[in-house]
Amino acid sequence: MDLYSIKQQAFFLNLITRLQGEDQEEREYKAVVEAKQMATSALLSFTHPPPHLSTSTLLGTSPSPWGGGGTSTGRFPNSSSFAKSPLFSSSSSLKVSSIEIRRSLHFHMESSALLQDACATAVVMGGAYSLVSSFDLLTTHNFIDQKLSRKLVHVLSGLLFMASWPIFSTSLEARYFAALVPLVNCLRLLAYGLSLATDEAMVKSVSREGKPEELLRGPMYYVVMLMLCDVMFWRNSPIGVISLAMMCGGDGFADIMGRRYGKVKLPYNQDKSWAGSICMCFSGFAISIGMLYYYSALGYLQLDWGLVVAKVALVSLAATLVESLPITKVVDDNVSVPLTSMLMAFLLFGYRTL
Ligand SMILES: Nc1ccn([C@@H]2O[C@H](COP(=O)(O)OP(=O)(O)OP(=O)(O)O)[C@@H](O)[C@H]2O)c(=O)n1
Ligand SMILES: C/C(=C\CO)CCC[C@H](C)CCC[C@H](C)CCCC(C)C
Repeated sequence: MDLYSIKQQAFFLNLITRLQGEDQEEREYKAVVEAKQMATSALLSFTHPPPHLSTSTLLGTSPSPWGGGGTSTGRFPNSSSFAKSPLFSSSSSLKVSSIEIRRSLHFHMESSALLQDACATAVVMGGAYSLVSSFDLLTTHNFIDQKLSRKLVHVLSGLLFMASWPIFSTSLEARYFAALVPLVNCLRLLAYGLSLATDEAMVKSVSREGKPEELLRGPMYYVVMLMLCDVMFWRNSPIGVISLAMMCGGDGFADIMGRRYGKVKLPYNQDKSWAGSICMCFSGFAISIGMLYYYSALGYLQLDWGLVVAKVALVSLAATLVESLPITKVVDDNVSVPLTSMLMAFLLFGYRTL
């Protein structure tokens, strides 16, 4: 860096320091703000010196904006003295404005949000891959039954995905970065389901009988619902949170508990049991409340808890009723349960509760 630039940078840094060190009582506040904005912006642009700034101005031999001689008297310049300074005179081409500072700060904020979202996407993508691989290992080594493994992947994938949303930035694009994770998994399921590629771990972890084409039904609908709730509702609406809690938690535990304890079948559906449905209702309710509390505690949702419990109970009852119907062969549970929950939550909560 040449001497000119070093001197120039030192001058502006010195100016900012003096302005910041002034006693508040002695300041003419407006002049201070204007001077700091100009000096800070000038510092930001010191590599492109304005044509009118002569070397003498920068080397301090010109009349100081602090009044008196070429050096500061320690007093903050009054606004009239600014008028005399070549640096701050209204005719100066260095009429830097706070808009330039705001632009500079906006650029820095945008680029840091982009970096945060890119890192968050990579972390969650890695988490998804690790989760499926881990359950494949547990199944391969017979630590857990394949059906239980599938249901645990069903329960954990969506809930952990939803729980990861706060690590994304507050930018408007954050939800789309997050949606890349289910999108990539959707494409994986498509490729493996159509046998365009193979991934034994994925097929074994998410299919009932180990057939690749199974990936095109339940698991595919599941990741599509994750994308839908992410993009449509994100973390500032209770609708997406409750819908995913019912699909991942409620429906998942209905299967786990229903297979094990579901001896007494439903009168209108011999494939489903009272134990499974009761478990769905309670686990869906509890997980929904838990996730709503999580987002409320992080400040994303402001909820009237007196009403929330009753509303979530109604959503859970409705989703459980739909899940118990003998319609699985027409509409998969991974579609009927979240859509029912979305509709009920929308009617009871409205779109956003802030
Ligand atoms: N209310 C329920 C739901 C499920 N089950 C038990 O869990 C099994 C699987 O339930 P289901 O929801 O049909 O799971 P799948 O469709 O096989 O799996 P997925 O939803 O992941 O596609 C059922 O056969 C039944 O034994 C039950 O008893 N009562
Ligand atoms: C077996 C499943 C549904 C059938 O009812 C679940 C399928 C899961 C997908 C193959 C993987 C989905 C991963 C999520 C999009 C992201 C999870 C991230 C989290 C941090 C683990």
